[in-house]
Amino acid sequence: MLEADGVTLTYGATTALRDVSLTLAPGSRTALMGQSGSGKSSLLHCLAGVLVPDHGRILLDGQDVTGLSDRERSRLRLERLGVVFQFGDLVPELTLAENVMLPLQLLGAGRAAARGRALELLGELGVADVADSRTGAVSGGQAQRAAVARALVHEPRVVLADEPTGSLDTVNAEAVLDAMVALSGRIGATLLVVTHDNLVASHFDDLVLMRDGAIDSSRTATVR
Ligand SMILES: Nc1ncnc2c1ncn2[C@@H]1O[C@H](COP(=O)(O)OP(=O)(O)OP(=O)(O)O)[C@@H](O)[C@H]1O
Repeated sequence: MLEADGVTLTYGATTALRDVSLTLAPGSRTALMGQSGSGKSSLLHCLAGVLVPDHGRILLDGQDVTGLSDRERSRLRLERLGVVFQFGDLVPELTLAENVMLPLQLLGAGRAAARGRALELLGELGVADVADSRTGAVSGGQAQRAAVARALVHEPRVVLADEPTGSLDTVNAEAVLDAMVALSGRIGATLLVVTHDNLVASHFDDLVLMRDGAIDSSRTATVR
């Protein structure tokens, strides 16, 4: 379970999050929506342990991660979270397969085992044929599929995605989203996706709406 408990975050004079509390149940699928500047990315970065709130706690399986050192939070992220960003954020010097192998290797897997698992997952996502290409030599849709594979390859408890299909055309966006939902479901991961797109949001069970740095509870609902 991942939980934000009374989280406030400021950037200088700007208050991005005001006393936000949100609980993501194990295996739940949630779309986080709201106007530009409402605080969606800030909340996702706090939940991911990338940003530390000024006040409040982030609890991962009951453990408060806000008191941990940067190093401890990075380790926790590596072990238990998978994160996807709008532009994939892959390492350009590496091939798609090498990018997907990274989390496994950082967690101690050998090269051959990591490559085998990466190729399997890239195959399921329909990009095995470009597994040995660098990120600059493939399409945006292919790179984003590899980014999804990298976020899921180590079977994390939680997958967090910030506009993961925002840079893709409709066909690619649907395919990437379907794959992310299906693969997360298969490993029982909790999924939270930030999106502007109502079509994207329709793939999720719960909808959380943000406004002015707070959760708009009147428009937050279980939609399925
Ligand atoms: N690095 C930063 N420095 C200063 N202010 C920031 C920074 N990042 C975000 N903000 C401000 O914090 C508020 C929330 O921003 P955030 O990016 O979380 O919103 P968002 O809902 O994700 O927006 P978008 O949909 O445009 O990505 C906004 O007022 C934004 O201008």
